[in-house]
Amino acid sequence: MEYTLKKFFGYSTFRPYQKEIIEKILEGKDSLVVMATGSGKSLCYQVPPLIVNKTAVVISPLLSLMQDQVMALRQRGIKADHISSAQTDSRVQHIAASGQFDILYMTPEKACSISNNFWSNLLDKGISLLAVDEAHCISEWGHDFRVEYKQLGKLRGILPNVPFVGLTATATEKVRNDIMDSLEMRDACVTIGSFDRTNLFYGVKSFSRGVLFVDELVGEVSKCVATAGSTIIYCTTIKDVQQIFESLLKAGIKAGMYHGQMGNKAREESHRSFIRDEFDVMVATIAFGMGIDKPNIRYVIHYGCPKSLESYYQESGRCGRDGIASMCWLYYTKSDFVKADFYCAEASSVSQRTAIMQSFMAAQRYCMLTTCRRKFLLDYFGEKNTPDKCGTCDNCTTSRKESDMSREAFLLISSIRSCGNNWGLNMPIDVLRGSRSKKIVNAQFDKLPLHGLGKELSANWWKALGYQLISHGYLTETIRETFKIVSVSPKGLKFLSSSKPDDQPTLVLPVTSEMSGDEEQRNKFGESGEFNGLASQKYEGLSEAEAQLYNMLVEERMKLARAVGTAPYALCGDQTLKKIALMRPSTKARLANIDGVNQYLLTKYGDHFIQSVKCLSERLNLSLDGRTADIQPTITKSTMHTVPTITKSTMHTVPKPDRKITPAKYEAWRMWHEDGLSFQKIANAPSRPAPIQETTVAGYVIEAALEGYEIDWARLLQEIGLTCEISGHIQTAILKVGSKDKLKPIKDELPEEINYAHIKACLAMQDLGMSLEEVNPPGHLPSCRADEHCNETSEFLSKSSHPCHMEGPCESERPVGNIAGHNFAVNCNGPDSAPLVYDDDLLSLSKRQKVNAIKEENPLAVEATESSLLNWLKNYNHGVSLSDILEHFYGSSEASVFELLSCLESDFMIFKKNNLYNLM
Ligand SMILES: Nc1ncnc2c1ncn2[C@@H]1O[C@H](COP(=O)(O)OP(=O)(O)OP(=O)(O)O)[C@@H](O)[C@H]1O
Repeated sequence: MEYTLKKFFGYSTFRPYQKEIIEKILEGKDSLVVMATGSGKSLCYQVPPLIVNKTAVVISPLLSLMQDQVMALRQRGIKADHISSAQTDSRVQHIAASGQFDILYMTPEKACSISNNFWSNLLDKGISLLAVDEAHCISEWGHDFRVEYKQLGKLRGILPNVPFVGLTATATEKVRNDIMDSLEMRDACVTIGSFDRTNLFYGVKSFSRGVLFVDELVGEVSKCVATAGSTIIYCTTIKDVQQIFESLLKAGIKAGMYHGQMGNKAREESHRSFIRDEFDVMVATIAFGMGIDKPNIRYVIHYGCPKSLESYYQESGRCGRDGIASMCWLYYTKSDFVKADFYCAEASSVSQRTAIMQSFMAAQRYCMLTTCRRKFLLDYFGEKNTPDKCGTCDNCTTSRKESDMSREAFLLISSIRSCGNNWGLNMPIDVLRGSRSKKIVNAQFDKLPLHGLGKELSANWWKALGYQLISHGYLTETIRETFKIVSVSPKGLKFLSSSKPDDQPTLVLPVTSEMSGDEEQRNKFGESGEFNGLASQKYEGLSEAEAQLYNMLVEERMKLARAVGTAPYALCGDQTLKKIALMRPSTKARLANIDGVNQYLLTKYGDHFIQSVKCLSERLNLSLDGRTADIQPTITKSTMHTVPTITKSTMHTVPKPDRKITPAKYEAWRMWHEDGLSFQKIANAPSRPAPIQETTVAGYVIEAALEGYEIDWARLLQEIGLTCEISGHIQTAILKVGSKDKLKPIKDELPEEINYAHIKACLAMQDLGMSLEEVNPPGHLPSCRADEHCNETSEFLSKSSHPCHMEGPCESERPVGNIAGHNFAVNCNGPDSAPLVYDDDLLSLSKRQKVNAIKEENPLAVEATESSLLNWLKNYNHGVSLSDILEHFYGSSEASVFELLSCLESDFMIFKKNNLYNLM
């Protein structure tokens, strides 16, 4: 499975649940997958057909979605196509029936209307699964019910033994059951992941419609475009789409639009241009949304309250799909809230109407919320035990003025109860404000004692309080037939029973902008400086020259994508390019090692990328095979369903080195000083193309300290095991040599176990005017004799007793150590005379015995060839270290073995994990 993942998708690890879901599908089980937007559900149906070599049929609701997926899959070397009314190639259906596609997309209409003959031909060849993407469209209780989806159940009879897989990001329990029933799933394996998109910032503001606001919006979007990346602006009407689109164009922003009144061709064109990075902003109605998988969308704006909370989650889910911190802002006006009837017009049954009203009400509550927005979203989707504050929504990050509103809450709750818990918010508020409308007089509410007691406050003020009381659980909002009803909840009744007309328990609530009437505050953008965060993260972890290289690679990718007629992200993502800019691979093997590089990219465009990297790096004076690519936006936080999701820590910025040290040294210093990793861990970091000596890492950190980088000397001395005795020996040796310009003569005077890191540390401390006692006060200073200290100090000293090269250039510049980036260092006598020294690190005794046994059986020199090496590797399930390989194939030169390993790695025939070479 991992081989397939790397080969076709370029990823080295599965995301949570993916592997388990794939395993169940391969076992032939039906599966229902409910996981967050952008969590990688598609991979669950894309991997099985590649493993069993049988077509997967995928039902997808939108043509544009299918076309995007087919385009991206083809760039991964996967045979994919679609059958729909838009398919112009008449041969596709015939080819599909003969089982030649790995993945075949179909619209639901086509799947239900295509001949039984087609299915029986395809069944003969073998169908690995039938996936129904966006499966919530099956349910009338879903937010996006599609009649065509309802027919899909009949496929069960045609494909009785094919595993059915339903996938969606938005399904309540009711919808989940509906999906399983409709697809006639049997004993389905249900996987429910967390809905939390932790890399997304959520914010809401109310606004007043007008040119002024649109101008501000345009100004804000232009900031995002200039600094961070793509933006989508969702509007609720076509008129809004056109107005904002025109304003963006006037401001010189490259924008496109997408709505239902555009012709098919114009929409397709617009969609294609956006995903191909030809323009930066897409202004659209919700017709544009579901399934869009452009990974680098940094900003999703909703201009108007969305029609449901589910569609808000879907649409905002287009943001930050590469896991990088991104923002979702929603702007609403009160007038948005009266659109319920408009949305309900789509309903064909009472239950559907109720479902639409409920989702719309939830969206309104989301707008008016003063508590954590993420919690509200997660609670809505049924996630349990969600924290009260997420720290990455506007309500958690901005402090609002608060005030004791106990008297007003008492009045409103009492009024709702006195009116019989039978109305929306308007009636009880009108009563409080002293209205004598016909309705009020007829119901005799003007006789209530609280009639007119709240007339000094505006209706909007009371409504804002009403929404707060709903979100704090004092009031409950429900739908009766098609009307919204607000009633007093048990919590509200408890509040009333502990209150008297002139004395209520304190109830402190935030003063919202509706309450303070602070229009200006309401309309202001970017208060929390979110854009600065987005801008700084784009180049996070890159030096200035590397950032330039990254931009040039983005351009190169764009040119390449244009030449082959695809979207740039389909070739490789921005994160992968960033890693290429950091690592600057000089060989295909090194390029293959980078996360996100798949075999198709490597074989088709690998040479092109390597050439570009070499050329551009030279222009920018950057060394090749530089830093390790450790900028992965990965998975850190687990939530209730134990789905770890994507980190939000990407907002932090890595301090840039202000003094000149090589990238390798800076990286070593950063990992040791900032990440707190040991020299051993840094030397063997999995992200490193090849391990390096621990002493080399220690040397880098010491050199960084000499350049003024802050380090914890006590920790360093402890880790390298520099004792008083060792220091004494070194001082004596320096005196004897009479100079400290060269390290080797000093080392020659010292016992074997005193290494270059010890000498470097002593000399650096001298240069910096520090003493051992100062760093480690007496009592804390290791003081054993040099010949005894190995047990007491660290493994480091005993392991690093190999002679190492500390005087030469940095790791990336070493002439021989660079060949295939493997685990050796050159003896101090110089590269010519030097035997290579290998780490025996991960070699277990039993494995070594096995190697020796094989060697004894084969006393003749064994030469490494592609097939002999692959055959030999078959003996070892857990991989073999480089030293083992060289030991076994002693009939071949080291250089030729390196070369061979590089080629096999590039061809994805072997892979390296934890310094061990494994057969794929
Ligand atoms: N194991 C993985 N490692 C890294 N990236 C992955 C992995 N699996 C999927 N991805 C990437 O994550 C992104 C989102 O995946 P995908 O389109 O499958 O999401 P989804 O769950 O279907 O979302 P939605 O419901 O919003 O359509 C894609 O760009 C995909 O390539």
